[in-house]
Amino acid sequence: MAAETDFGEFQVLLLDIEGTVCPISFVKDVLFPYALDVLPTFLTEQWDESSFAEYRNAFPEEYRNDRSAFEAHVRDLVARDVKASYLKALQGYLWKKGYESGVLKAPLFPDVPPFITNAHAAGQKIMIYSSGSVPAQKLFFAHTTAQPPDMSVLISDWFDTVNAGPKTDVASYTTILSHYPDISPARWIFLSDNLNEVDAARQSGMHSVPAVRPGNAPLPSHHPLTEFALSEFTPVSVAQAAAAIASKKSA
Ligand SMILES: CSCCC(=O)C(=O)COP(=O)(O)O
Ligand SMILES: [Mg+2]
Repeated sequence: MAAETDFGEFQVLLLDIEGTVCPISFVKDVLFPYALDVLPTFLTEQWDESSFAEYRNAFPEEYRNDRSAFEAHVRDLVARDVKASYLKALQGYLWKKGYESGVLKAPLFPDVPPFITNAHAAGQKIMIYSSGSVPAQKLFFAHTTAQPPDMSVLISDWFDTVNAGPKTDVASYTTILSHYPDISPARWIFLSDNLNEVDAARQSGMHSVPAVRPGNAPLPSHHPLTEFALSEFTPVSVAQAAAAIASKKSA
């Protein structure tokens, strides 16, 4: 039996955010509405400011020069949960004050802070891969409900749809791996609630284990990895699930 702090063969723990380290409801019912609530004020105060130009100019041309069309487009993308990079960059900017003022705090599942802390202490690298922009990821982990709240200091790298690509593309995981040519893909493990992301990561050579958390939709019963889904992360549960998936593959 592996010791409680034994992360087995893994050198890198790559973590998804929504539905994996925090409830989906925090993103859908708190973060997204917060950004929409403050959007009109930002548009009134900053539309012509240089601080807003990088977000505004990343939008498609038809929305860039028309405030009402811009706002309507943001609301439509959020309603459809479209993971467009330009929307994610804007959301990160809109959330900043909320986190810094203490209005927003990222509610990590209770097993997540000890999991990250132990992995870091054991010498593993913790990295994040989320559709949320890298600045938004950094705000999220710097302002958590954990004690101490700033977990960002334990995270060694950050990936999003800009620097890696869409999370269901195998090429995105290959891109992430290419940043660390000295670490074999077999020493990486990706944890995510999205089975399409899990499948893509596995095709890149990484290990990957699905997460099923309170508030997530049940995973489809026909998927071969659903039976290995974890509802809680410990070094042992993650290492055992990865080993079970690997042995199933070679059976
Ligand atoms: C940085 S927290 C916001 C996450 C977000 O915007 C999102 O769309 C969730 O996507 P994930 O890839 O973390 O499931
Ligand atoms: Mg997710």
